[in-house]
Amino acid sequence: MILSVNQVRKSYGKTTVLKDISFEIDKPKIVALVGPNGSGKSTLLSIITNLLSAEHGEITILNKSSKDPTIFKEIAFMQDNSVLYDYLTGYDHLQFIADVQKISKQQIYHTAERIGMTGYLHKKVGKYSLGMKQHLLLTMAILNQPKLLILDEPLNGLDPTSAIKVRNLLLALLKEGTAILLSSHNLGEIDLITSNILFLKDGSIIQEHIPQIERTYYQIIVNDSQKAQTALQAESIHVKQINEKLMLYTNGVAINKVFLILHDQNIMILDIEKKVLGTEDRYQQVFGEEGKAL
Ligand SMILES: Nc1ncnc2c1ncn2[C@@H]1O[C@H](COP(=O)(O)OP(=O)(O)OP(=O)(O)O)[C@@H](O)[C@H]1O
Repeated sequence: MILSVNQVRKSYGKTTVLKDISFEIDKPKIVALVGPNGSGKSTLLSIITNLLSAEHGEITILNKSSKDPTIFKEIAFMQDNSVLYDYLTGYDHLQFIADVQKISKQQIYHTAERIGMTGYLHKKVGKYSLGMKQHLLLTMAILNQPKLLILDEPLNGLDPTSAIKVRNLLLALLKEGTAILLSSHNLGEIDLITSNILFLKDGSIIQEHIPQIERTYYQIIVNDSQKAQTALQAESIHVKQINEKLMLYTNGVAINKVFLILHDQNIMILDIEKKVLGTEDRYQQVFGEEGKAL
């Protein structure tokens, strides 16, 4: 087991931000933690990495307690840029971590090159753009080649080219066996790199594992939707009727079979569209008006 979070609770004053949160990451994968501003994502990530303490609950990382100091060689946490010093260079930041963790100079340059920050590695951080700072924070996090990488908003402030770079890097790390838990508001990017999503709502987790195939559905418009719905349901094909439209969630149903049933019933297909249910659609379903306020 890479990460096990069991019944974690945290309150600030009278407000309980996390209510008995439990989830697991059993093998290398990319898991996204999603929720509106103030839903407790950073609090949860800080508790997992032992920067904050929970009032209740237990966390194990690589089968050891998260409080065990030896696990810090195996995990890394990318926080926001408040941990950077303007008067030091990117290289200084990396060298500091390398000295503490006995990482070679060669590994510093190799990691910086993977993110593409060698061009400004020796410039003072005070002169970095937001995207450059994000690159430095990510380089700092992956310098020790962690088995569990925890990233708070890694895509924040990145232009599309930088976001693609970071996305490809995360996928490469995953291939090398790193499990990644990240928080993000960039739902489009999340769709591209992960199928495991944890929605944080009212202090509780709603877990989703949506393989791409199950996200696919057909929107069919027919000349008699009531008759079509009855005919398809008689063949155990689940459809949802919205006005004159039928929503057909494929889940392994061959669309050809649907065509045959409708044809046998003399039902005419006026329009058919294949759609993919994205994280953004699910976000709206889970958070409703709260989500729209973002
Ligand atoms: N030190 C603190 N003292 C009191 N309340 C806090 C403290 N830190 C966070 N909170 C509150 O806890 C809640 C969760 O905050 P947190 O920063 O974890 O949310 P988040 O989901 O990471 O938000 P965002 O998406 O805006 O980064 C918020 O209501 C916040 O105001």
